[in-house]
Amino acid sequence: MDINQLNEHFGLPGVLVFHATPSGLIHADITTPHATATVYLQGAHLAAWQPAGHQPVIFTSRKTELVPGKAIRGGVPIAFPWFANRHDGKTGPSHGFARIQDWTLVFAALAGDDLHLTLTLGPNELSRSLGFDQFRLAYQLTIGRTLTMQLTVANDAGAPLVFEEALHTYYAVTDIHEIAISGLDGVSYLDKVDNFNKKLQQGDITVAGPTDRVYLDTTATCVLKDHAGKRHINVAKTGSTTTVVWNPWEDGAAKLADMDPTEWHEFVAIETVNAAKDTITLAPGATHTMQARVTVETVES
Ligand SMILES: O=P(O)(O)OC[C@H]1O[C@@H](O)[C@H](O)[C@@H](O)[C@@H]1O
Repeated sequence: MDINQLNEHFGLPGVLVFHATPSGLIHADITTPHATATVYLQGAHLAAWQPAGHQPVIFTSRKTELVPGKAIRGGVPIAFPWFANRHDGKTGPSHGFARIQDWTLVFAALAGDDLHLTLTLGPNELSRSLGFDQFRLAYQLTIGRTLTMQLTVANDAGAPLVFEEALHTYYAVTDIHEIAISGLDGVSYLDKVDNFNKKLQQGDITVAGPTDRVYLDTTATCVLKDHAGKRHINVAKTGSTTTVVWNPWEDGAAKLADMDPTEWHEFVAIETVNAAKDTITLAPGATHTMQARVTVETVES
């Protein structure tokens, strides 16, 4: 559907309006009674969410290139069917193909004060060229005072579907030096900045250098204590047993052409994932659902 058709079929005056970037990327601009948000059809990519009375919760880089076929830097990229680099000996784009494909909007409605959107992705030329031709994805977003992101994978093949997945959420923070993340105390992680060595988390996570950690076997809710504890962002999840925490720090950010050199101060990624030893093997005809649920609270001192 083009923009006119999207606005005609799904538009809700004052609540859901579709626009396009000069390069042709279509995005839904959303205003509910309790939040604003932006969702691009490419990648089903949530690029902004701000509940009323709060600062923006989702970070998107000022330098992201909004062009077809290029992953948006920030927001919530959906990684599928692999996380980070492909590791079956074949080549393919970082974090898979789902985040650089156009998804189809199939449902939009205001239910109470929340906007519900459903986008779908099936096999296409790119996915087939990478060996994935019998799957379907459905992404259900509920946008309001709470943000719910739910990804369902269906295996239409006669053989098992092996995949990794992530809701690679970039959270906006006041300053990376002032954050702490609780919920992963006692959880083992692979330290990607130390040759994937397996380590044990002790206490809260603070970020004081390049951080790229794959926490395994955890279904825990994480609390991102932002602005020296004045704001809490709660990230609860189901259907996910991996949590990734990532910040590239100064040197890593300098290597990212689509990130301003100072922006690494302004976000931390807490990702709802199934990867590494938590990779999913889905039986023929089966489905798998992973959900992240985000709430924000201001903490009185
Ligand atoms: O630059 P990309 O492909 O968006 O990936 C960003 C980062 O995503 C994180 O989830 C990975 O753990 C990192 O290793 C990776 O660098």
